[in-house]
Amino acid sequence: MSQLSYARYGKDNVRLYKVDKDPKTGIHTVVEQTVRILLEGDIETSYTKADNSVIVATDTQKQTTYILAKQNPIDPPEQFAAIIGNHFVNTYSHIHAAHVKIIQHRWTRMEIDGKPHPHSFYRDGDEIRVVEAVTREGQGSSIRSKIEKLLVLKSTGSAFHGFHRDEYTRLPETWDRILSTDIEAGWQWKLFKTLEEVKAIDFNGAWKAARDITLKIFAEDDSASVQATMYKMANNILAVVPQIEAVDYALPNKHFFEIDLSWHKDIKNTGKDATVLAPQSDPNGLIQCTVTRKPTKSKL
Ligand SMILES: O=c1[nH]c(=O)c2[nH]c(=O)[nH]c2[nH]1
Repeated sequence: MSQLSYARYGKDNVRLYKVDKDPKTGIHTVVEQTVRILLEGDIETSYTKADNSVIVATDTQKQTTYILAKQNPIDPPEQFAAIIGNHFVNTYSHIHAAHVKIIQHRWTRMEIDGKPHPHSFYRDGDEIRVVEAVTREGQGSSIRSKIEKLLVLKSTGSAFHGFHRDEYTRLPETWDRILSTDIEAGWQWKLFKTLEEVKAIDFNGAWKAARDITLKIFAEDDSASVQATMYKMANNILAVVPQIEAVDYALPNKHFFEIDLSWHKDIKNTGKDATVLAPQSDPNGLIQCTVTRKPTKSKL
């Protein structure tokens, strides 16, 4: 005999666009998102007994997303994810949890003749802002925010030496190398018991702070390793946003290989003379960490 051990279902890839038009200034602000909703609850019989009466149709979930987007701000995405999650948990007594993922795509305002344009935007890269929210009946919303696909490179200011060596080691030490990575940075918020608690948070300010810190430390740190640099980034974010409980990074180390061109007229292109290099697609290093606050010591 078998049993249903876990189930959730919902609508994925709901594409959403919202424009806010300021009637006074004529300035438009646009947001584009891709939304995923997955519901959990007393839905076993829909799988085991073909009982569709417990199914809030995935089409209903899509229509609800549009209606909630009309009735509420969809930016910041953290708040909109909690609004969606609360709606499903509060509206249907047999739905006990809602997992909502929102990907926010970039639409950056154009500057024309040095002035911000009121209604024209461009996609300035593949970078996305991601939110993963889980709202549970009677508990509140657990929210994780992320930056993904932010591709960066520095042409110096990175070293890697002093690492463990043994008979398997071939990598030479270096005091000056290229550092390039596709930034994936996440931060877990404290548990929000109510939607009001969610609405009190400056999520956009935190996203900007996390992004600014990540880029500033990437650029300015005299990097000893990806590990040491990412730890500094995480520490800094925890220091400036008190409602964040944990920061995590996953950074691929995208390698650039030197090319020895000495076979051709003794061209010097290695070590400090290396200016033409070969970017590698794979394999790549992958360095991950999660940084949390130390528990405060009791004064007793
Ligand atoms: O910053 C680095 N961390 C490593 O763990 C590692 N391993 C490696 O081969 N190169 C690097 N670089």
